[in-house]
Amino acid sequence: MADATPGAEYWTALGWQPSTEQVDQLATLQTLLREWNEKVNLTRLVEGDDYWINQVFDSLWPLAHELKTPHQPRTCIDVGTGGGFPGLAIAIALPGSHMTLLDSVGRKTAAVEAMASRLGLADRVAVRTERIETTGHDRACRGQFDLAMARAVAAAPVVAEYLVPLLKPKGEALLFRGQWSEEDTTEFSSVISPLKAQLTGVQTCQLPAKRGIRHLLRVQPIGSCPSSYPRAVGIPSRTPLGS
Ligand SMILES: C[S@@+](CC[C@H](N)C(=O)[O-])C[C@H]1O[C@@H](n2cnc3c(N)ncnc32)[C@H](O)[C@@H]1O
Repeated sequence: MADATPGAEYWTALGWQPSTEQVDQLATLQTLLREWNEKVNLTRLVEGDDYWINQVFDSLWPLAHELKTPHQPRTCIDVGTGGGFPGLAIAIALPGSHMTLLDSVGRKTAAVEAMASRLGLADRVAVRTERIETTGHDRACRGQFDLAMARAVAAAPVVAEYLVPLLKPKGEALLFRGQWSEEDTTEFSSVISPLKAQLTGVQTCQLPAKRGIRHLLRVQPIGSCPSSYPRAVGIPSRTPLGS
């Protein structure tokens, strides 16, 4: 059984009015996560506010702009999706989107693929089991996405190297961060210049119920990302840009 779904004030805080079907899908996702968590260690954030705030709200607040045009066709990729966040929540909230969920751990992608199928999303959710450093050089993915995103995967310069090569010329990388400072902004802006990309915005959100501050970095290409990026598997995290 899923918990009670959140009240109207929750959706108002998010600035999004989901359909009944979308609320049902999010509640079903919670049930599926519980089931899969017994077989695969996906996430500990499954119950009550841990789920509705730290998973669902935290996945969707950065998409406030996109949630206004949910049926617009968009190609999206969630890199290091783990148990399916933010990607599955966004696939539910943006019915016009095609979402690729990527993780290098096969047990996780198998669970995420099964959950997407049970949610009726199989026709617009693709799953890849791969290191992103490899995906970034695959012609089927390089330069193909309107939105490339990652939450809790690596330090910001590492994530930028993972995401920028995947973007269309007018695409956008969404880097979900916890703490972030003005000093970080200055440093990060110069660190990503070799990728031919620029930081176009930093947004801040206080999660409901005082569950902490979150930041979102928006990064856009200013030219064609050099073919040397992403560097070989393991190099971006061992020797992050700017180190
Ligand atoms: C801490 S989990 C975060 C999962 C999810 N994004 C979330 O916020 O709950 C990080 C995930 O990123 C994946 N990951 C890390 N580096 C990766 C890489 N280079 N390529 C593919 N997946 C990677 C890990 O396997 C792991 O599942």
